[in-house]
Amino acid sequence: MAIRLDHQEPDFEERFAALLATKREVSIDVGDAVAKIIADVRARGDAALIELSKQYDGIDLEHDGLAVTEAEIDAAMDLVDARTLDALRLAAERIEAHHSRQLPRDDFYEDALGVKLGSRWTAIEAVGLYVPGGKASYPSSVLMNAVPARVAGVERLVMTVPARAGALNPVVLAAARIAGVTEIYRIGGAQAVAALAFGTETIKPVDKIVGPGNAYVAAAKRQVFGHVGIDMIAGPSEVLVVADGGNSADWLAADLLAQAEHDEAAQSILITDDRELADAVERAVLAQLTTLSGRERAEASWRDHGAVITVGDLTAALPLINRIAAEHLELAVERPHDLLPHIRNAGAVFMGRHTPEVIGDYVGGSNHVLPTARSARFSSGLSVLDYVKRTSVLELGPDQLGALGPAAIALAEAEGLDAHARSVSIRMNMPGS
Ligand SMILES: NC(=O)c1ccc[n+]([C@@H]2O[C@H](COP(=O)([O-])OP(=O)(O)OC[C@H]3O[C@@H](n4cnc5c(N)ncnc54)[C@H](O)[C@@H]3O)[C@@H](O)[C@H]2O)c1
Ligand SMILES: N[C@H](CO)Cc1c[nH]c[nH+]1
Ligand SMILES: [Zn+2]
Repeated sequence: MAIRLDHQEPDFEERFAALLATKREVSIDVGDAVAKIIADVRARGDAALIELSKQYDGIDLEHDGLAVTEAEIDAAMDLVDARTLDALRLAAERIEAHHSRQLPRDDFYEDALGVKLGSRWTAIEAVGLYVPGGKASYPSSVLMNAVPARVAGVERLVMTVPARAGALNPVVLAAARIAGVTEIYRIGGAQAVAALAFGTETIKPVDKIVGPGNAYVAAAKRQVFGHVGIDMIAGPSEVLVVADGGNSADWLAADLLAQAEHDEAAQSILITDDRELADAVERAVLAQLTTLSGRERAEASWRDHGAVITVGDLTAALPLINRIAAEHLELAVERPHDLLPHIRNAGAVFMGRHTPEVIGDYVGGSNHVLPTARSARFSSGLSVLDYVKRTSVLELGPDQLGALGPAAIALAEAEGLDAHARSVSIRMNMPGS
């Protein structure tokens, strides 16, 4: 049973703070184990990948090979049925259309002094795309990672995905073909992140690692940041459903369980101003749980991280929403647009009763790789901007140097940096340069 909190109870603040704190710990307490795995891959390369993949994924990479071959992808394309391929293509098209709108433009202009300034955007050369595969398999995450990378113009799209007990879902490989992935390695977890960051005999290192994963993957990305770029911390999934009394308890229960079934560490929270609805949703969750193939995971998630919060009215929910900073926020209320301007922290917002978060997982067109563990306070979901970087460009002639040089020299002298001052004065034929 999820915990139940009432905003009007005296102990609310203490219990709410405890709920937020638990979420943070989920992704931090595997840090030591992950550090050991990263050090092992740095020291022993492929040999460590082989050992760790045997230990955690039950796969014999010496037999199966680290790299997935083109022939395997051809075979996978033949295995996937037409309905699924059509759905993948529809999803890819919609993701491409939406993400193409995010492409930033170069900007060059000349200011009043005649100084030319500009911003130039270039794609990152090589990107590692982490596709999760421990408990469920995620063809949709292949598209979410790879399509924006291709839109941005990335040349090497290096995907890693764990092959549980040696098997790779053919739909994952088909998605990789459709999205234009250029290399695939059947490894997962912290060892895959380490291989992408530092390279091994077989895998050339990349410049940035993106993509969602479990707590081990999230911790590994944190630890390699600096050596390579990372997108964000996209760990175990979360949903916050904000609902008024006009909802179907069954619909809301389905939405809460759609996150819970991802992972024991996933989190589903309901906030409502209607106590009867809260009771009905709790009953509906328990009834629907029994029907899920991932029942054990969903049950553990709902029991250990789920929460139902009742508030006096929905305006009282607003500060709570912003403190939770959920990956996904569903506004299942009559007038969602009234609430939206007050939302500061959320990875993605789903408006109204007919926009279940699951549409965003697959075919909405927006990205489902989103910040978790409250990192929506300072980061955004995956976008084309994650695959490009901006370089500034500056151009002066003698007149512009003459106009700006004296102030630059004054500042260099204030900082005690003589060579800086000379670098400017020497071009201005100033005495003493
Ligand atoms: N935030 C997002 O945008 C988003 C999107 C999709 C999925 N997700 C999340 O991704 C996660 C996927 O998790 P998953 O487990 O199915 O797949 P995963 O690929 O992230 O993790 C599997 C790997 O974890 C490693 N691992 C497992 N147990 C370990 C242990 N005890 N010690 C060291 N390493 C260990 C193994 O190497 C294994 O290959 C879920 O939490 C899901 O909620 C998030
Ligand atoms: N809800 C997940 C993001 O947290 C994404 C996903 C992929 N497949 C199904 N769901
Ligand atoms: Zn999902």
